[in-house]
Amino acid sequence: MVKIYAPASIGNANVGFDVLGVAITPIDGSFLGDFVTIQASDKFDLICDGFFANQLPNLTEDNIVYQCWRSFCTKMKKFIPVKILLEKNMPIGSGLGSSACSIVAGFMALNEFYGNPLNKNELLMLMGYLEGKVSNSIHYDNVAPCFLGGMQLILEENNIISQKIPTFNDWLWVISYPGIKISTAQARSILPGQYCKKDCIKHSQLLAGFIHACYTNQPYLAAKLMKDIIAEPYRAKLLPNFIKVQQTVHEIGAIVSGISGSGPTIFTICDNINIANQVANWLQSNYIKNNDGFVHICRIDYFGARKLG
Ligand SMILES: Nc1ncnc2c1ncn2[C@@H]1O[C@H](COP(=O)(O)OP(=O)(O)O)[C@@H](O)[C@H]1O
Ligand SMILES: N[C@@H](CCOP(=O)(O)O)C(=O)O
Repeated sequence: MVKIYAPASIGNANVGFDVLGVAITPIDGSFLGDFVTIQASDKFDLICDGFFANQLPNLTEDNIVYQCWRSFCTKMKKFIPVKILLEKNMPIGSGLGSSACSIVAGFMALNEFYGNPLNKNELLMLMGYLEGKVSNSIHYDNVAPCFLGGMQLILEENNIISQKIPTFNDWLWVISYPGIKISTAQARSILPGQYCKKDCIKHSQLLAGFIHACYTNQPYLAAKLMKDIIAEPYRAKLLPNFIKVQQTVHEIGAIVSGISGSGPTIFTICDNINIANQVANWLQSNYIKNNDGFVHICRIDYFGARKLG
């Protein structure tokens, strides 16, 4: 039996659309991610449990974890009968890398169960390909941090898909999922196909500056540069009262705020626990729309997906 946990992630991290992503974990020690357990069996079976299992497709064949299994069997050129249990704890269409959690946990559990025939790069490529199938275009900024942990810069060069970037351990990442859905594919379809030269120059300045600030340990410069001029201007309208929420969390004392992935989750960064608690309490009272919504004070998950059993 193999049990894998794969953590939530914040794609883009404001300043790196499709090329920067960070894995997160609640500071209270609770899990925020999906679990996949695999056992030997004489036939294939997929059982789904967890708070958000009711959001999964009805057909097994439409479940990403089934598609992980099919892809893995194809790669191994072998039918591998297993019983898979998916604990779906991440809301779908949340902006917290829900599909990535299932994909990473699924592939990692299968690979571990079958004696680790694939290396990390081979696994990550399969993960990115499947993520691309559900969001209509390959992007690694959820699967890479979810799988490898930390903040990952997506390179896709020299057979390197991503590498870890130094970050600031005292940053607290307060995330708030309101309880409504935004499809990643839909949120990608509303983005312009082209950007003007001025925006391209500004974006490269922000991203390069942010990476520089991370490597030279300048947290307040990094925070100032964490601006999204690629997706937020077009996606803000999809999130309830986003501008007002952003203004308020900064008045409380947050140093960064933005859309987590393609939303509707909002993330804010605070540099002390008192401000983080005030921001979390305000978001709990003002951004949550129903019982599916939640707020967590998180830090970066430096481990990424891991074997629990
Ligand atoms: N195990 C799964 N976890 C998440 N999404 C799944 C899973 N199986 C199938 N899906 C489908 O994949 C798509 C993921 O949508 P997406 O907007 O990318 O979610 P998220 O942004 O939360 O990853 C949805 O259509 C969902 O129904
Ligand atoms: N770079 C992607 C990130 C999508 O993250 P998700 O958690 O919403 O799936 C994008 O912005 O489309």
